[in-house]
Amino acid sequence: MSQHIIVLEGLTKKYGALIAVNDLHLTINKGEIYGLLGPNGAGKSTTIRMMLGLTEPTAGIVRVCGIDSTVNPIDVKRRVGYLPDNVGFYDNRTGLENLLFIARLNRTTDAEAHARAKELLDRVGLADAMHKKAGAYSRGMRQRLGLADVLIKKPEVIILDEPTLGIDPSGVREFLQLIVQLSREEGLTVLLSSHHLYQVQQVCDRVGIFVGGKLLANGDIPTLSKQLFTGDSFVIEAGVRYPNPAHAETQRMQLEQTLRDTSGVSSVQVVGERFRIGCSEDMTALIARIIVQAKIDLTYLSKKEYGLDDIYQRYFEGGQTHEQVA
Ligand SMILES: Nc1ncnc2c1ncn2[C@@H]1O[C@H](COP(=O)(O)OP(=O)(O)OP(=O)(O)O)[C@@H](O)[C@H]1O
Repeated sequence: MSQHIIVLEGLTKKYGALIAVNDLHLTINKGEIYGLLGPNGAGKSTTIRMMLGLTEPTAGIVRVCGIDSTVNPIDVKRRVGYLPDNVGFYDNRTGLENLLFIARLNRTTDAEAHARAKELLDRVGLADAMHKKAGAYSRGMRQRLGLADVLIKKPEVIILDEPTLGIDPSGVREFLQLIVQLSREEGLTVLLSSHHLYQVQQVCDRVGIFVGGKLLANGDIPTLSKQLFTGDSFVIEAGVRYPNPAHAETQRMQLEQTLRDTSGVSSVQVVGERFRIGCSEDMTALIARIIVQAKIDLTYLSKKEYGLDDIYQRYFEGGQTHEQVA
């Protein structure tokens, strides 16, 4: 089977005059953790709904596990687990009872259902809470039960919509670790839709940035960072002090010129006693040496690497409105 487990070609969805998803081309590889990022209304849910066969595309192709989701939505649903942002359970039943109920819907025998449910509750860290009523579960526990629920049918792909919403930081960390572990150990493909850039950055192999129904960027974070901040992948900030105030201006100008002439430096900005130096690679050590050799005191040095928040921010500068059908 192809390594491309999700394939979208020219996928488009129009709601009247609004183009909710606009000519989307994307492939996701088997075993990959892919982050779908974008503000409210960017088209993420509509794309997920088309992948699951819940909404028919206006144009284009959507294939999941080699199956056309539009033509065979039931087959796709058998192979794909979907965890919505707020999964519903029977609150007056225990975690185990909730899972058994789902397992039976999937036409497994009682013995199989019990074994699978217990194994999964253990897997998601709910072994000790399996006899507790789901209504008494915390938000984090509910999401973990939701994950067990999604995994019960042994999917090849899981789609998680804002899975960490409302979970406390340690719960988030555990949940994300679990996702990575499951993906790596079982070759599970994960599609994670989220607004939480830091979380996406921590776990996703690649990300797609959606704005106004269009996929504006797609790749791993170092690649996106290189594309957007050409020649400026690192910014090093240096705090300086001039030992002799009478020579401060001359020393400042000389240092600025030396830095500009240094190979690998693409920009130098000076604000008061701070130098902001853009470079194509990590030049922290060399910059420290240059400043000290110029007989200028170095008061601090900090290195900033562009992260997903900078990348995301940069895409928003381009505007975010949906196109309208003419
Ligand atoms: N059934 C519908 N009828 C009309 N317009 C819709 C419908 N569903 C979605 N839209 C519109 O399509 C656009 C994309 O919505 P979508 O829900 O896919 O965005 P999203 O990125 O998932 O946002 P969120 O993060 O808020 O879930 C929005 O402008 C939305 O109002």
